[in-house]
Amino acid sequence: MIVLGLTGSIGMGKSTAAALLRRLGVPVHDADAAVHRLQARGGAAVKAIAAAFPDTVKEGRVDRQALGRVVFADQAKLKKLEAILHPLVRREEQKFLAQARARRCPLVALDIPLLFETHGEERCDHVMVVSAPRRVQLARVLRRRGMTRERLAGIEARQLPDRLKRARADTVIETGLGRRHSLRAIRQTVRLLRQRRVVCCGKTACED
Ligand SMILES: CC(C)(COP(=O)(O)OP(=O)(O)OC[C@H]1O[C@@H](n2cnc3c(N)ncnc32)[C@H](O)[C@@H]1O)[C@@H](O)C(=O)NCCC(=O)NCCS
Ligand SMILES: Nc1ncnc2c1ncn2[C@@H]1O[C@H](COP(=O)(O)OP(=O)(O)OP(=O)(O)O)[C@@H](O)[C@H]1O
Repeated sequence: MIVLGLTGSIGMGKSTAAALLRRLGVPVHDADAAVHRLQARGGAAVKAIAAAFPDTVKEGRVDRQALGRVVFADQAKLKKLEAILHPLVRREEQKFLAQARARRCPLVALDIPLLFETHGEERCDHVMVVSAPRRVQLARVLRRRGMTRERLAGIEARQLPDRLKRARADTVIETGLGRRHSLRAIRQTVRLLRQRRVVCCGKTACED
């Protein structure tokens, strides 16, 4: 089974690319969706988050806006939150991979916003990075509710910059040129991976 890692900086189009992968029949594990489930009412992380960050849990669920305001302004607090969440997310990912192996899926994808930051590339055979010009990224992100330049700066300070993600990618998908362009590029990568025409061990592309 080939494991494709999908990542990219904020607003670069990970969710959109993940939806395209699913349309192409590739099962995708979404780390961010796993975090949402863990933080929802009854979620496995709610108790620990309530204990560590008291004012951020309301009516049994995490208030993500409030938690974001706390952790994106303080590196130590973000680390504390990650220490609660990342092992739980990893466990869900392992379950997903085990199920996919049992179903003999030839290709699956892991959508992980912090793939490089958490050394997730070591668990992937091929890494796809979604990327767009800075002005496109800013336009997408700054129109979101509750997003400010300060909040964005706090988030970006904790992520590998886009140019380094691009440099470490096996494939870069440009998302600033329209959906059709991205879909074509993703479809091409999926085809090559399914045909095993791209060597899946780091940077060596060996299309024959
Ligand atoms: C702090 C939380 C509640 C804020 O939620 P909110 O809905 O306001 O923002 P959202 O999740 O959409 O994140 C906004 C941007 O910040 C980035 N981001 C999220 N967590 C982190 C992190 N730990 N380090 C760096 N960037 C992060 C996201 O990739 C995204 O680009 C949430 O981001 C969270 O629980 N983060 C910790 C879990 C985590 O590490 N998730 C990312 C990988 S699975
Ligand atoms: N390939 C694409 N072509 C055109 N527009 C796109 C493309 N991908 C994403 N977009 C647009 O960019 C915005 C952000 O996309 P998306 O939500 O997929 O980003 P993301 O990387 O998942 O964001 P985050 O890092 O915050 O989770 C959306 O408005 C979406 O319509």
